[in-house]
Amino acid sequence: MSDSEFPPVEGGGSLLLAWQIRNKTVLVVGGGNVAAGRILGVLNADAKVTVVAPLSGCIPEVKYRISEGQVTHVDRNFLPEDLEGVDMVLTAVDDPVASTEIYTLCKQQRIPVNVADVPPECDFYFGSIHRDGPLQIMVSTNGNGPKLANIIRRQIAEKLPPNLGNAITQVGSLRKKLRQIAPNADQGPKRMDWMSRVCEQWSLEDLCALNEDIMDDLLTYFEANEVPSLAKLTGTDVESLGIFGWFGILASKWHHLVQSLLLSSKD
Ligand SMILES: C[C@@]1(CC(=O)O)C2=NC(=C\c3[nH]c(c(CCC(=O)O)c3CC(=O)O)Cc3[nH]c(c(CC(=O)O)c3CCC(=O)O)/C=C3\N/C(=C\2)[C@@H](CCC(=O)O)[C@]3(C)CC(=O)O)/[C@H]1CCC(=O)O
Ligand SMILES: NC(=O)c1ccc[n+]([C@@H]2O[C@H](COP(=O)([O-])OP(=O)(O)OC[C@H]3O[C@@H](n4cnc5c(N)ncnc54)[C@H](O)[C@@H]3O)[C@@H](O)[C@H]2O)c1
Repeated sequence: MSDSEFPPVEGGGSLLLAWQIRNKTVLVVGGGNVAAGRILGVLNADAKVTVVAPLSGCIPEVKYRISEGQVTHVDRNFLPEDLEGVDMVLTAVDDPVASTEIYTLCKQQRIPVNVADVPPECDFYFGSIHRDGPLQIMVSTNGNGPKLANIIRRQIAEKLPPNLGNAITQVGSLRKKLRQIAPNADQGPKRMDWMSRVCEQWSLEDLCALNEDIMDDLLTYFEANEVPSLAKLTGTDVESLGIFGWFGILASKWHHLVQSLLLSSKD
């Protein structure tokens, strides 16, 4: 067996995962700028967030989240009892002694912890994140250059189509509907193959155009294992248009033209 058959192991990276922290309890220690970023990050993942920090030291964004009830607030410095029932700890305090104490307690209690800007006291690092609806892209430089991670993330985001998040939402609905019409485990391979072909054959713009009616039409082709184009489904496919179809399109364009001429002559 040749060793070039398999991907080589490239150690020294991190395991990038999409952590399902929904409804789990996250403790954020600190109320400054860095804490505010951490709080938003975990709120975006639907976690239950407790912030421990003196209110007097909290920046307006953190005060706002407290006043809106988006987080539970404990108005004092950290105490060891704050770790009770907590699933994840994020500290962002300007006190290295307190940070190390919190880190040590978390290790004893096997709670995953990130101490902002102290890599040896992190079970996981934060990364630079692009968000568009269900799409999240994280850039990590594995501690080498956090500012560079920010720059790379923005360069990637600039190149993405503006409606990508929307296309992904539509694909999510289509997959749900497909599972409803083909729920059995033995239909899995056919379901996955058909879904992959829809994603490959339809452009992102096509996927954005999906609505309930078009999805229902599209799903009727699943049984025969076919993937029609959007144009075919909506009746604007040139090849599938008979003479009457062409006439319909011309008549509608003519109607629009006349209407816009009439409107512009009123101005
Ligand atoms: C990505 C981002 C996510 C976030 O924090 O949300 C993040 N840091 C961000 C910004 C940032 N941090 C720093 C600067 C100043 C410029 C510079 O140094 O580059 C800037 C730039 C700025 O503020 O614009 C200083 C800094 N950071 C760390 C150290 C300690 C050290 O290196 O030893 C020092 C030096 C302290 C010193 O020199 O004294 C350590 C970490 N920072 C990480 C994440 C983890 C590694 C991520 C990675 O490598 O990819 C890691 C290991 C642990 C962690 O904190 O999780 C966020 C950008 C988000 C965005 O805007 O998109
Ligand atoms: N990643 C970055 O961009 C970046 C930038 C600057 C600083 N930092 C580092 O991140 C950490 C936090 O930065 P910041 O700018 O948010 O700090 P900050 O000074 O604005 O805020 C610190 C917060 O921690 C609270 N605090 C202090 N001791 C506490 C304790 N024992 N218990 C609970 N709360 C306590 C303070 O009341 C305050 O709300 C620092 O270690 C700093 O060196 C990171």
